[in-house]
Amino acid sequence: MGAMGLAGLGSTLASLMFLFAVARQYFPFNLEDLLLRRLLKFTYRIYPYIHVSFPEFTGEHLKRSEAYSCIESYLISTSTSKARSLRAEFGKDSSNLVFSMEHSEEVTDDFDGGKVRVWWSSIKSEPQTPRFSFYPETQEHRFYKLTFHHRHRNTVIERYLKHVLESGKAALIKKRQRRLYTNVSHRDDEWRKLHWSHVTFERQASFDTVAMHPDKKREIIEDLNAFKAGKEYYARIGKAWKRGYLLYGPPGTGKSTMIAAMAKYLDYDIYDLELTAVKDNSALRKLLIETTGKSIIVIEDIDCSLDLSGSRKKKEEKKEEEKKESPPEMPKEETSKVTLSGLLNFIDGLWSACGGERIIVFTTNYVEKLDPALIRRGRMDKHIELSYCNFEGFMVFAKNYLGIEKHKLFEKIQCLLGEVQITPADVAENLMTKTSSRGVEEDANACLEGLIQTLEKAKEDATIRALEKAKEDVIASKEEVEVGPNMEERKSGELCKKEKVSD
Ligand SMILES: Nc1ncnc2c1ncn2[C@@H]1O[C@H](COP(=O)(O)OP(=O)(O)OP(=O)(O)O)[C@@H](O)[C@H]1O
Ligand SMILES: [Mg+2]
Repeated sequence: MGAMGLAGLGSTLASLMFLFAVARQYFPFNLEDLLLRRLLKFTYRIYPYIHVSFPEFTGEHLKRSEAYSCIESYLISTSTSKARSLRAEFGKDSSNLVFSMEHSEEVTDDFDGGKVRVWWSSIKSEPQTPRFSFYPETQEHRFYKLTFHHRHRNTVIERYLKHVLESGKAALIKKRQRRLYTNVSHRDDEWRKLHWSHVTFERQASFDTVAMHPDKKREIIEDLNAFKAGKEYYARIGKAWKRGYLLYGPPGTGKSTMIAAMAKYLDYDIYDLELTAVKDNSALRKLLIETTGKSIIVIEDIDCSLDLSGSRKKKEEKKEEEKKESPPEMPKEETSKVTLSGLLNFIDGLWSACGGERIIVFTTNYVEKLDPALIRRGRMDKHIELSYCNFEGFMVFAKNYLGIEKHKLFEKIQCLLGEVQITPADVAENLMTKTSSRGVEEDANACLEGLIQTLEKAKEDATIRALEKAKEDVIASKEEVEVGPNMEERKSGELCKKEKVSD
């Protein structure tokens, strides 16, 4: 349509609007409605398309719109096969190229078996007046424009957009890299105490590498599966979509390894919360509200980080040596005032308010020291004991570290593991090959023999300790026999004597 045609159309519409305004004053209300519909129908006959735009940044603080990110991710897969002009960039891990639509490019998308056709275009509006700034240019507006025929309005709004957002979100989750967030930093800066900093999480632990009894492992995996698929279930029973795990056991039994495996299995981020670096309950609240869904919030050594009476000391004792070497994270007068009730409040209430799909994990070496209020079911729903290495655990190590599932020395090792307490960390250390010049078989033999030596030594030590203990017990009981009633008698006799003297 030429410029003249557009001008003609404009003046026709203006006349119609005028007629409509006049008619409004003389005709009843339902007629006004009727006229409006007619007018709309008329305009649709001339231009039957509807546009919806999705800006990249929204809100007062110009937050990147989640809808925009989902559409972008959806269009990456759609446009790669359809667009003629594509932009190629390295993905986050720089290992592969990611294609996206070039600006001003348009792609079509068919929905409902081809019954509904829509057009997507990527648009960038340049800044009106170029300005000099050190910061990224905020005046540049990017948005996606969706165009569709007005007769598909309901299908597009009710079903198509839902499909786009859901598929885009799923693709985003699939390609996102897991992150490890922490609230501690070597830099003593106030901002970092109140916010999370993150690194890409690359720890390779998975359930395949966790050494524990297969039945126990299966039970944990099933529990996680039920949690992950439980969105509707939690909504139905009116509970926040969260689950608490308490991992307890001696040092080196795999608590941290288990958390990494859980995160990998669920594809969640980890927030490693160092309570001793949190100033007070409100700082804790702020940090926890900042956590996102699909995450595991970890508080390691909960018994040391949070003194159940409200003050804290043990962790500081434990870390005293480290602190001597590095500058303290917080000035002395500024020790953390996070309380048990502050933490409980969050777990119970606040959490429910800030969205779901979060797991909280506490770890401890001393489960018996914990306040029952902290670990009751409903807060810490599942208690998992990680203990000394058993033969099933050893088999996992043998397979992963040495690549063997049977060996003539296994029987001896099984026997020794039944008699000796050794942590999985020690077993792992023994099964790590120390030289590169030997063959696989020699490696396995050497490692297994080394492990047997360690186990035999541990057995010997345990026997010596048990003997010493028995000796001490005998001496103590002997003293008790000698000291016991005689001493009492002697004491009371002396007292009587004294009383007599004073009389
Ligand atoms: N159950 C296990 N399965 C596989 N590896 C394990 C296991 N337990 C320990 N390890 C190995 O030992 C090392 C130490 O384990 P981890 O840090 O998980 O122990 P922890 O229980 O968290 O100890 P701490 O109480 O001192 O924090 C890990 O790097 C891992 O290689
Ligand atoms: Mg640990």
